[in-house]
Amino acid sequence: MAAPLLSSLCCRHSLRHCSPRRFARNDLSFFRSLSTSISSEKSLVLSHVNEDAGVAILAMNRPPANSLSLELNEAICTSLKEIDTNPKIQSVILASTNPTIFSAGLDVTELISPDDQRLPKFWNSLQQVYIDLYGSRLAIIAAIQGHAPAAGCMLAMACDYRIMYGGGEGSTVDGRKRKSHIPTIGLNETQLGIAAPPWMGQLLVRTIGFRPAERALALGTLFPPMEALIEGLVDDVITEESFSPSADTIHALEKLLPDPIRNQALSLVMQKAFQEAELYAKISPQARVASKLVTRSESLKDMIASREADTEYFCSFICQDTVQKNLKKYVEALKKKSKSK
Ligand SMILES: CCCCC/C=C\C/C=C\C/C=C/C(=O)SCCNC(=O)CCNC(=O)[C@H](O)C(C)(C)COP(=O)(O)OP(=O)(O)OC[C@H]1O[C@@H](n2cnc3c(N)ncnc32)[C@H](O)[C@@H]1OP(=O)(O)O
Repeated sequence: MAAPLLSSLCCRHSLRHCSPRRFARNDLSFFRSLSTSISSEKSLVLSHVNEDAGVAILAMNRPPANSLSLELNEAICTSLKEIDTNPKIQSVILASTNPTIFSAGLDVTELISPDDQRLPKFWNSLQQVYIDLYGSRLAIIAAIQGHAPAAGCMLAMACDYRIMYGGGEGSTVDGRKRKSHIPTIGLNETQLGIAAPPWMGQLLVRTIGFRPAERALALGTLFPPMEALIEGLVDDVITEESFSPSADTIHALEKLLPDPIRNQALSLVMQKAFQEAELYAKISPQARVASKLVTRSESLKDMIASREADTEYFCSFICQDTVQKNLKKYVEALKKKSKSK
């Protein structure tokens, strides 16, 4: 019943790729391409697989803030596509190499005095990230160790399960002691003088419900971890007191994480994300994907149908004088804050 709908979704590596034929294929080119994608620390994403567990990692790696540029968006899609081709993999952990920032949302410099050829490409690449994550046959677990505002929150909402670091004085994020870090998450676009696009706003509505989403969108609320949990924006909040992993989990994580972020095997969020990813990987893929379709296919179809109009609206909206003025002010304040540290 699901197949015709899936093929109409026209995304390159979406839920439709769960056919038994696909799973049976042994695609060796996958391993070659994956090993190149993890070979350089300069890659915009780092990815790696643990086939025994059926779990992959995709870690955003664009310092300083994993803000989403055209190139990072494309790298996320490419990496997800590579992982998708491996029939042994059922779950992916979406993470960040930065222990205090998951993703700072759109790279705001893409929005200021934009190039009119690049701007629509940029927006298309963001739409594609959403389609590829939300419509993936893979179960995607967001390991949110740090801030996730705006499009950073969208990335997390497009996953299947969200685990957030609870923060707190003296807690460890990546195994080292550090001073208090309390991440926040939410669609804060109105704080920048812009509005979340309809598909992103609707994603919040589907995640936390109509009235809470209406208020959070209007105010541009960024939720600290416990509030995000209460609202249903994240599924789990991890603190030192709440979770102790097994030695097996840490060992399996060490096998999964690529070199530059192997120390994240000590992160409790990553450990919990791995356990959750294993849980999803054990479910029959056909059944799991069919259940995902029940909740996601209609909204994905609608989004894809309005994609071009969404791009046109976004480009003309961003180029308005008042919007440009607001964005410039916002970036100046951001830079000033960063310099004053
Ligand atoms: C119906 C209408 C439809 C029309 C649709 C139109 C428009 C909507 C468009 C899209 C929706 C999505 C929008 C977005 O995603 S906009 C981006 C929103 N993001 C933010 O507001 C976050 C901004 N950043 C921060 O608040 C903080 O950086 C942080 C994430 C909380 C982390 O704080 P921390 O103190 O740890 O770091 P710094 O602030 O010092 O930052 C480090 C470094 O990174 C740079 N930076 C941070 N965020 C961004 C960013 N989003 N883009 C580019 N650069 C960023 C920051 O300037 C610092 O750099 P520096 O060189 O100064 O050190």
